[in-house]
Amino acid sequence: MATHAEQLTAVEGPAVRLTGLTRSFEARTVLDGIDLDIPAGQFTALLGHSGSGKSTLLRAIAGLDHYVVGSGELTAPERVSVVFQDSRLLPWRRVLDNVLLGTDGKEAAERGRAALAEVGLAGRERAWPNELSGGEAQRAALARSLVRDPELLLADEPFGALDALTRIRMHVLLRELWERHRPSVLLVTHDVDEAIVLADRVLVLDQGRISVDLTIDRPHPRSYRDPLFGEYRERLLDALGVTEHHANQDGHQ
Ligand SMILES: Nc1ncnc2c1ncn2[C@@H]1O[C@H](COP(=O)(O)OP(=O)(O)OP(=O)(O)O)[C@@H](O)[C@H]1O
Repeated sequence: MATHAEQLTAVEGPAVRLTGLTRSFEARTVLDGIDLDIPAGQFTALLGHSGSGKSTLLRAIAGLDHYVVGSGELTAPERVSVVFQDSRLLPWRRVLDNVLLGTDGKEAAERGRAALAEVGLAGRERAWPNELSGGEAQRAALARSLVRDPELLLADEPFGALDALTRIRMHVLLRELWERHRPSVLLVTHDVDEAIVLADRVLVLDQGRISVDLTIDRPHPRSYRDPLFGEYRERLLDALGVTEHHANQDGHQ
């Protein structure tokens, strides 16, 4: 198999199209011929066991894996933003400067301020990253992604390190931002409930393939008390090989 620096091009139609996407690390094939379309503006979540290849898939779509051996075709929009589990703010730059990193133009600062206001950080423009809480830092990371007006937002466990209450607030915020800006979203998460509450489509990655492709056809904001919530949950936990008994013991999943 050859390495692949060739595959990222802008598309009409679906925001993301993967055809026979394969990625391997030494002898191990992590992604094994994935076919997937993500329509423009869709909010999709990706679940899978630890090590199933979720981040590998996300990095491939982000064009961050040129050193990885692989094949297949991949198309993605031009403007892609990525948010990770840690905010990756540069500690030596103030919050607004972090948000503006890599942008230029006269209106950039104005857009940066507006993005910070949108995520609830108005007034914190001149703060240093170490003065922010974990949730605030993730808000700043979201502002940094927004300021680029992404057609596609890739989020790799963005709330994984946050406490439960902050995580719920961040769910509300992310969904609001999506409603306002309508990028396509691919959210990688371990948390089945997070996937069901936020996404309109939930994928499960297993053995290098998409094993479940589930539409969550419920209005927003969603309630855990929705009778269908349990059905979606059960279906996804089954696909992940987790029983409800274990799920309750673990707190979630
Ligand atoms: N740079 C790399 N070099 C070698 N192996 C790698 C590399 N990156 C990932 N892998 C391997 O590929 C497999 C998939 O990793 P990946 O990080 O994509 O999984 P994941 O589903 O995101 O896991 P997690 O949920 O734990 O973050 C793992 O077995 C991992 O060890």
